[in-house]
Amino acid sequence: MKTDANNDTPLLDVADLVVDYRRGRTTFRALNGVSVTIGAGECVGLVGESGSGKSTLGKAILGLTEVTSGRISFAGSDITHAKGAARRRLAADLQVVFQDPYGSLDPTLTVGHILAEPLTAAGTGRAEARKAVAEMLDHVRLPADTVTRYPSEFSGGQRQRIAIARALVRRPRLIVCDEPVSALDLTTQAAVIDLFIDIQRETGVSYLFVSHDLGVVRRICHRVSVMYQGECVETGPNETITRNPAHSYTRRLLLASPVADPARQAERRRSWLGLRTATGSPVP
Ligand SMILES: Nc1ncnc2c1ncn2[C@@H]1O[C@H](COP(=O)(O)OP(=O)(O)OP(=O)(O)O)[C@@H](O)[C@H]1O
Repeated sequence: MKTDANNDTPLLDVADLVVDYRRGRTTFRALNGVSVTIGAGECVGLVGESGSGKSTLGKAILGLTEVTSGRISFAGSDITHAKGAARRRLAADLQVVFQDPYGSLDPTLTVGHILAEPLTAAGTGRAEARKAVAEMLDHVRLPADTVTRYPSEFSGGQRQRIAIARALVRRPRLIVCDEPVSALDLTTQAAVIDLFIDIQRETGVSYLFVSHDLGVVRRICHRVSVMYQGECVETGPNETITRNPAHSYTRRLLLASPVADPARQAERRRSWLGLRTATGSPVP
C-alpha cells in the first residue's frame, strides 16, 4: 500500500469507529467498529447497499457527524473530535465532493467567486486566487470564461467538474467523494470518472470514493472496502474484491451490479437469485 511520503503512517487511518445516531429515545448504531486506511495517492472505494453506513463514515471523517468511539487519524494526527479552528485548518488538506451537482453550488454566485472563496477565506490574495482558479478550471477541462458564469448555466456533469475544482483549489491531500457520479447519466459518469483518474495522476491526491456501484469503483479504486449493516465485511485490492470476493455479501453485490451485455446480465441475475435462494436472506 502507498503510504504518507515520509513514513509508514497512512494518510488516513480510521480505527474501530463507532457512530450512534439518536432516534427519539433510542440510539441506532450506524457504524459498528469500522477500520479503513488510505495511503498517499491511493483511491479506496467504499461500497455497500443503501443504509450500510458509507455516507456516515464519510461524514465522520469530515467532522459532520459525532463519533461515539474509535479514532480517526489524518497524517498521524488525531482528528476524531476536531472542531472549530482545528477543523477549519484541516480544510486545506481534507475536502469533499457530494453527490448532488445541483444542490452543492450556491446559485447566486459566479463560478469564479465559488472557486476563489476557499482561497480568499484562507488569506490568499485576489490575484493569486484568480490564477489558481484559472489553473483549476484547466485541470477539470472547463473553459476559462466559466469564471463569469453562474452554476445554473451548466449541465450536471459540468457542475460536478466545478464542484471537483472547488474541492481541489486548496490542493488537498484527501478528497471524500460521496457518490460523486450517481446523479449523472452513464456517458457523463464515464467522463467524470476519467477526470477523477487524471487528477489523481496529475496531483497525487487520495480519494475515499463512496459508491453503491461496484462497476464504478472497479474503474477508479486501488482497494475496496465493502460495507454491510454498519460493518466493513471485506477489504482488499480492487482486482480481488471485484473478481474473487471472499464474502457472500460482496458476491451478491457484484452479481447485482449491471453489465453492458444483456445476455450476461440475465445470466448474472439468474445466478444472483439462485445464490439468494441457496444462502437464505440474512447475509452472514
Ligand atoms: N442523522 C441521522 N439520524 C438517524 N439515523 C441516520 C442519520 N443519518 C443516517 N442514519 C441512518 O444510518 C444508517 C446509515 O446511513 P448512511 O447514510 O450512512 O448509509 P449509506 O450506505 O450512505 O446509504 P445511501 O447509499 O442510501 O446514502 C441508515 O440506516 C440511516 O437511516
